[in-house]
Formats: sequence, structure tokens, C-alpha cells
Amino acid sequence: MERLRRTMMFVPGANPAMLRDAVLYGADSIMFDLEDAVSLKEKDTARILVYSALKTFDYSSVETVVRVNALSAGGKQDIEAMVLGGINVVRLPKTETAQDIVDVDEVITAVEKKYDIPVGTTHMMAAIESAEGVLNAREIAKASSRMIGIALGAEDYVTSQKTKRYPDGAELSFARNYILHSARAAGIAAIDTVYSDVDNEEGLRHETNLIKQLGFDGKSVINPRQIPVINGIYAPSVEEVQKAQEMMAGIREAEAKGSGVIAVNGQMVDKPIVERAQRVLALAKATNMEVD
Ligand SMILES: CC(C)(COP(=O)(O)OP(=O)(O)OC[C@H]1O[C@@H](n2cnc3c(N)ncnc32)[C@H](O)[C@@H]1OP(=O)(O)O)[C@@H](O)C(=O)NCCC(=O)NCCSC(=O)C[C@@](O)(CC(=O)O)C(=O)O
Ligand SMILES: [Mg+2]
Repeated sequence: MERLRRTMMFVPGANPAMLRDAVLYGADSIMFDLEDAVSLKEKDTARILVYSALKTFDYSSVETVVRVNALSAGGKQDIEAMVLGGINVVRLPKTETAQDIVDVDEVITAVEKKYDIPVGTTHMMAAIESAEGVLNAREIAKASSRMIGIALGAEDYVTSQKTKRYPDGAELSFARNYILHSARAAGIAAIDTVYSDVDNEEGLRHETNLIKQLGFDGKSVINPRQIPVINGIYAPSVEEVQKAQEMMAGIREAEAKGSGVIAVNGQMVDKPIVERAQRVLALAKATNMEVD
């Protein structure tokens, strides 16, 4: 079963208390930030703090992601420390081309070889935060076998588009749809952007309902208060879970009889419907709903 990524929480790398407690809030992935949440004079401190957090605290219940700096701005040192620390995923911000991913992949490979870590252990994802990045999203998503997802970074994106974020999200419509299609075509995750107005729960709900409807796996998060809101919206209803369980029971019965297509309560159940039912059950389990 594929890993759920409903919530991927940014944790500023230079904040020791946040690094220590980040695992407590129920995010699916914790994303240590060495880039824009860290001031220039704290870059080395943040790298050392995140490395030592990875070696000290137990993050085994979550996926660990690190947002590194560009290769030309300390990214190589970031990658060496994080791969050595055992990070699960390296996230490259402001990705513009597939070559950006190939370059980072090469650095990761060199570090894995240097420390006798099996090549390919470290996964990658790309944040797309400009028009050039959006238009190249399809190639970016397929640029390395390490890639597990692509994400929209809307604050930088709207700035580069000479606009700002609006409540209805119309300014993000093309980027979201193209990123989503690129991710799906590559068979990897699509992660929506942060919702920056942390005190506006209603706005976060509206945006999360929209991106769930589109098909995104989840969102980047900047504050623990956003996690239960998003996880709650991704949680299936009791009726959806019951229906999924009936479908799975029906398909198991059909398989036992050697047939691939059956009807449950008058509805045809075939492969795509089974896949949807499996995702409903995975989301239900992650929400601690009772599932047989
Ligand atoms: C927003 C705010 C200042 C609000 O502070 P507040 O003080 O009001 O928070 P409270 O709710 O009171 O905190 C209650 C308790 O939770 C703790 N706590 C809070 N946040 C926590 C956290 N993130 N991790 C762990 N712990 C946390 C806190 O320490 C306290 O702990 P305690 O004292 O023990 O009770 C704070 O959250 C924060 O700094 N967020 C991170 C911001 C950040 O990372 N920005 C960069 C990434 S975006 C970007 O770069 C744009 C992008 O690139 C994105 C893309 O690419 O997708 C693009 O272009 O779009
Ligand atoms: Mg950004």
C-alpha cells in the first residue's frame, strides 16, 4: 500500500524546540527546512541542528523530508549532512528543469557511495515555484527514479506570476492541474502548497476541499493546528468506509470463484473501483476508524 502524504509539515531547521516536538502532532511527513525559513547567518547552525535531531530523536513513525538549499548556495553540504543523518526524502525547492533534479541526484549518489549507503536509498521530491517549473513539471516528475512526488510552492509562484493569492485560488488553477497531471503521469505523489494564513481555519478548509476534489495526495503545512483540519477532510465518511468494505468483500468472493468483475448492490466493481476502495480503507485506518 502506498504511503499517505496528507500533511507534510515544514519545521524551521534552526528551532531546536520545534525539531524536538515536531513528531508529536500527527503529520504524515515532517519537512525540516534549511531554505527560506532559515536566515543566511543561521544556515550552518540549522544544518548541524537537523543532523543532530535526526541522530537523536525517534522519527520512525513519520516520513522525514528535508528542504535543502540550491546546490550553488550550500545545497551540497546540506545533502551530505542529511543523507548521512538518514533522511528519507530530499526536497529541492524552486525546481525549474529536469536537469536540476539530475544534478541533485548525482550529488546524493556520490554521498551514498562515500558512506556505503546503498545507492537509491534516499528519495527525492521537487517543489515547483515558477512558470518555468510548472511548464517543465512533466519532465521534472520523471527525471529520476528517486522521485516520490512534486509539490506546488504557491507563495513564490504567485509572486513570479505578478499576482497574489486569492480566496478562490483561481490564480493557481493552471499550476495545480498541470502539476497534478505530471505527478500522476509519472506515478508519483502530488502535494499542494502551504496555506499561509494560519488563523483562518475556514479558508484552509475551503482550499483543502478543493485540492482533495482535484486529486492531490495532501498539502504542505506550516503549523500543527492545520494538521487535524486537513487529516479530517481527507478522512472518509462512515458510509464510504462501509461501501469500500462491501466492495472488497464482494471482490474477494468473486476472485474465489475465478471472476474479475462483479456487482455489489447493483454497482459494477472492477479494478479502478477496487483501487478507490483500497485508498478509502487506507485513509480510514490512518484516521483510526474501525476497519476489518
Ligand atoms: C506560522 C508560525 C510563525 C505561527 O507561529 P505561532 O507561534 O502562532 O504558532 P502556534 O500555533 O502558537 O504554535 C503552537 C505550538 O506549535 C509549535 N509550532 C508552531 N509551528 C510549528 C512548526 N512548523 N513545526 C513544529 N512546531 C511548530 C510552536 O512552537 C508551539 O509550541 P509550544 O510552545 O510547545 O506550544 C509558526 O507556526 C511557524 O514558524 N511555522 C513554520 C513556518 C515555515 O516553516 N515557513 C517556511 C515554509 S513555507 C514557504 O517557504 C513558502 C513556500 O516555499 C512553501 C512551499 O514551497 O510549499 C512557497 O513558496 O509557497
Ligand atoms: Mg517558496
